[in-house]
Formats: sequence, C-alpha cells, structure tokens
Amino acid sequence: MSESTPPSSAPPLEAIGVTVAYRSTPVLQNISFATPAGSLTAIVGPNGAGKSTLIKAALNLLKTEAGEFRFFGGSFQASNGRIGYVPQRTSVDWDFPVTALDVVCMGLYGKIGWFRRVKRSHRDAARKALAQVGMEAFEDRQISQLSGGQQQRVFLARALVQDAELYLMDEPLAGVDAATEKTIIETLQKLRDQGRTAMVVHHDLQTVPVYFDRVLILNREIIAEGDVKTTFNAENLKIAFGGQLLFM
Ligand SMILES: Nc1ncnc2c1ncn2[C@@H]1O[C@H](COP(=O)(O)OP(=O)(O)OP(=O)(O)O)[C@@H](O)[C@H]1O
Repeated sequence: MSESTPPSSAPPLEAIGVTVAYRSTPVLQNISFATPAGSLTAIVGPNGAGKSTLIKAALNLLKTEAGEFRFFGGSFQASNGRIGYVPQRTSVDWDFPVTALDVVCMGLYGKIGWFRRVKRSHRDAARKALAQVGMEAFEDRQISQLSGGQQQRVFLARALVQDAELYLMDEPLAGVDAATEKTIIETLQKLRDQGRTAMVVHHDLQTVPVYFDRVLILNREIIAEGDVKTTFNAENLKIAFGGQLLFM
C-alpha cells in the first residue's frame, strides 16, 4: 500500500520500538504502543520520565535513534493536517505581539497556506473556536495580557480550529483553574465522542480514571498501556513512580 493511502483501520498513532536519546543518553527506550481511534489517553509518569520527549519525537521535532512512529498507518509527513499539537505552555514565547484571534488563526495555516491572506471565513471559524472555549470576549487581547488559564484556552481553540483527527497535548491542564480544567476536559471528551483521538500528558493522577479512558504509564520505557480500568492500578504506578507516589 502506498504512503498516501494508509489502511483506514490503522491506529491514529503507533510507536514501533522507538528509542530517543539526547546527546547519546537514551531517554526513551524501545517504546511500542498503538492508540485506537476515538480514545482519550493520559500519558503519565514521574518528572523526567520522557513524556514531553515522546510527544516531540512523535511530531518529528526530535530525531529517533531507533524505531518509528506511524500516523494512521503512514508517515508523519503523509498525515499533514490530521494532527493537532498543543505544546507545554511554558515552552511558548507569550510576549510575541499577537492577539488571541491571531493565535487561533495560526491553527488554520495548514489549510490556508502560510503566505495567503486570512479571509473572513477563516476569522469566523477562529471566532467559533474561541467561543467553544469561552474566550470570545478576548479575541482582540494580546496573548501576553491573558492569564495562564486563558492562554491555555486560546491554545485549545487553535487546536480545535485545525479540525484534526489526532491531538497531542503536553500538559494542557497544568496551572489552570477549575473552570478552565472543566472546559478543556469536556472539549476533549466531545472530540473523543466524535471519534477523534487525543493523547494528553497529565500530572494529576487522581483525575486520570475520571477524565480518561486509556492510560500510558511511562518511565523511560512503557510500564503499562491500556484501558484505565485494568491498567491504572497501584502496582503499575508503583513501578513507574516508586517512592514518589503518595496517594495510593
Ligand atoms: N533538550 C534536552 N537536552 C538534554 N536532555 C534533555 C532535553 N530535554 C529533556 N532532557 C532530559 O530528558 C529527560 C526526559 O525529559 P522530558 O521533558 O521528556 O520528561 P517529562 O516526563 O516530560 O518531565 P516533566 O514531568 O518534568 O515535564 C529528562 O531527564 C530531561 O532532563
């Protein structure tokens, strides 16, 4: 089968024996998993476990030493437009002088083309996405003048407007208030209910079984991966977190 016609039943994301190293020190070792379509997966693990590295390597932002990622049965390049990414908030330069609406419109550049004009229909789509996350009143506000939770909502709107089939998100719930957390998780659950797929780096272990239906427990290697009901248990968490685990 050619690159452009991957089988429709192929998982949105599959890792096959992936190893990633920073300056020859392996951070992820021989990672393999397959994420089914229409699932909402939490990626959990202690600090330094390689959660962000996993997302960046999948998105081709880091080189793999061995193995490969497959998107919908094909390469990352062949999946252009089907993948949405929400980076860690702390990794973004928020002083960049753009409005909330501009940021959301950036999510459309894959469809518009970087050097084409943003049309009214694009701006309308971006406004609709801002409204979905309760940020319609802030479209003209500079992103540097938004709170952390509001910035996170704008980033979610940017992902929504991409209309992607697979979303990879690095700690979208970090440092947000309860209302924003609820908005974000309900939005993700709606996407899941539409048959879309999201993999989300998440730190609050207490909410994993409430918010997510699958979990990938990571500590440099995969400790366990699967349905939260069977996989998210004290034994697997103890292997991943060791002495850091306080609540179970
Ligand atoms: N650019 C880099 N150069 C060298 N080492 C790095 C780099 N980025 C991350 N690391 C190291 O790789 C390991 C995994 O980092 P990563 O950020 O993927 O972990 P994480 O699970 O996302 O952690 P956290 O929960 O603290 O955000 C850590 O030991 C980290 O110090």
